[in-house]
Amino acid sequence: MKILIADKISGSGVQFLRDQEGVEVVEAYGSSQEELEGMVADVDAIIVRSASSVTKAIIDAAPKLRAVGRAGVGVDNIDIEAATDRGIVVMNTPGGNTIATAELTFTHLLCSARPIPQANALMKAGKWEKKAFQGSELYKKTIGILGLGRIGSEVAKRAKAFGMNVLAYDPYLTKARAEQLEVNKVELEEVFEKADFITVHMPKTETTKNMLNASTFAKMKDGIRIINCARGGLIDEDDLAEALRSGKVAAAGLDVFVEEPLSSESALREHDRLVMTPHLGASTAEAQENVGLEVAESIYESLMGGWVQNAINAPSIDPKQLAVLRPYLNLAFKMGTVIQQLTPSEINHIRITYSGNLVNLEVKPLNRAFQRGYLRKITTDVNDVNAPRIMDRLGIKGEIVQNSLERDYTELIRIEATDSNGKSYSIEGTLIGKSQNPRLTLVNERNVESPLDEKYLLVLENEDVPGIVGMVGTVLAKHKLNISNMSLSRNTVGGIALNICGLDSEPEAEAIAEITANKYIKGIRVVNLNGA
Ligand SMILES: NC(=O)c1ccc[n+]([C@@H]2O[C@H](COP(=O)([O-])OP(=O)(O)OC[C@H]3O[C@@H](n4cnc5c(N)ncnc54)[C@H](O)[C@@H]3O)[C@@H](O)[C@H]2O)c1
Ligand SMILES: O=C(O)[C@H](O)COP(=O)(O)O
Repeated sequence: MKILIADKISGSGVQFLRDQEGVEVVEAYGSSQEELEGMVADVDAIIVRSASSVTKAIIDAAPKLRAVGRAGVGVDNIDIEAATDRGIVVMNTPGGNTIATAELTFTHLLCSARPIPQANALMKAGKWEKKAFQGSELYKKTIGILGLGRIGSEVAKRAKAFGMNVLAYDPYLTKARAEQLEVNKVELEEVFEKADFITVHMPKTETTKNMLNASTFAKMKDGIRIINCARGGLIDEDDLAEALRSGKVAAAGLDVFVEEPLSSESALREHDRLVMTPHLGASTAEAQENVGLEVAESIYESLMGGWVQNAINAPSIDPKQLAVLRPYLNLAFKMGTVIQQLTPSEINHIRITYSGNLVNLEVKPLNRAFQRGYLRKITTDVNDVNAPRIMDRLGIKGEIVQNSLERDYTELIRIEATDSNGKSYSIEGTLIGKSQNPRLTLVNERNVESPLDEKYLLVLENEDVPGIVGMVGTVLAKHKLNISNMSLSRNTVGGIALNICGLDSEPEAEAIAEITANKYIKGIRVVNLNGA
């Protein structure tokens, strides 16, 4: 396995990877994007911080790529769309640099109130300026925090320790969490109106891009102080420069920029009351130790087929959850493969209903397992990452229902697939016994008892007349096909019956033709469960 580390991570992270058998590590710090593109032809994983980008061009140049790890939080330098399409898992290490970034934010906040960098510069220049550097206290001032996630919450705690009044704007912040953090959850306009300091801690999205700009500065108090240690582009840089010039913004602190590294020509460099750091939020020994080791471990684990911690484009299942879910994942996967092989190719809607005990489980991973099973005979290279994409691309709409109604089984998965003519097909399955063996319990509204750990299932629909079982048994025996299990079912005497035979080997075309030739046979399908 070859792992390319494009941006420098902690030595212990690199060493961890080097210590793993069969892992080749390539450190390519400081390489240009073009150089990286030329290095990825045979890599299985790439690790980055924020300096290098994992673009579509890089992904396209890396046919073996299976995982991308971000030693840090922001993944805006990774083309998640392109990775997801290819089934490449993208993971980050949230949390490892939270304190470091919250502390840097507070450093900027203090520097915006007390011009320490500017005073220091004059001291170094041999001067003793006192009058020019009168500051302002944080105590009893109002701070508006936009984005109350990991970092925003830590900033809030520190602001409260400084005796500040904290206003929080975050549309996704629950009332309970705001109460727990002892912050006032308010609307954005109230932050603009009342804050003396504003600090941003959101991801950069279509909604948050340029959230602070000339028109929002106009709504703020004169002399507002602004901090951005989140992402360049949350604040319009030209508008900030203008607001600093006019004095509307008394001081600002920026750790992040629209273009990084910041151009040496940037007009931002001209402002005395703007303190800038070169994206240092996560740059503490402690944070780098945390994220470097964590990303190395996660990447290795994922390449070894283990639990993917903090996957951005796939559900993460922790080992405890996985132990509980494993038999259900197997059942969902097998049901996916069964329904796909029992239905026509043009399916445009699939409803999955989880009943009984399954109502209390996290079913997202089960959906993915079902989709993987469904797609395994339609497309290659399907995995938990790209399965939903491929279903979308096939035009198959999904619907998930969790239903606590009492059923005959303590847990049941029901699949209903509808084809382009509006015809529906259904199967149900459950786990049986202590060993939790997967079993099909219903096919097209007929009860069956068919184990899903067979190699092949021969699924027959026939008129309910005597002699069918004998005929099928004779033909199969003639072709040396061993029956491992047989389930017979009918809803009405003399109606259409269902006959499912578990087979140890694949029935050849001749055997199928012989069975089909019987006038009472109305439908025949072979379900290949091998590898499922
Ligand atoms: N400067 C650095 O070196 C550095 C280090 C770590 C993280 N970061 C950046 O800091 C930011 C926050 O990181 P985090 O770990 O706290 O992330 P997080 O996901 O824990 O928090 C982000 C918060 O933003 C909120 N949010 C989303 N959309 C919003 C909107 N429209 N308005 C207001 N709030 C919104 C979310 O609800 C969430 O609570 C990210 O942009 C991350 O990339 C920078
Ligand atoms: O999103 C992050 O984790 C920070 O922006 C840190 O970026 P860095 O790892 O390049 O310092």
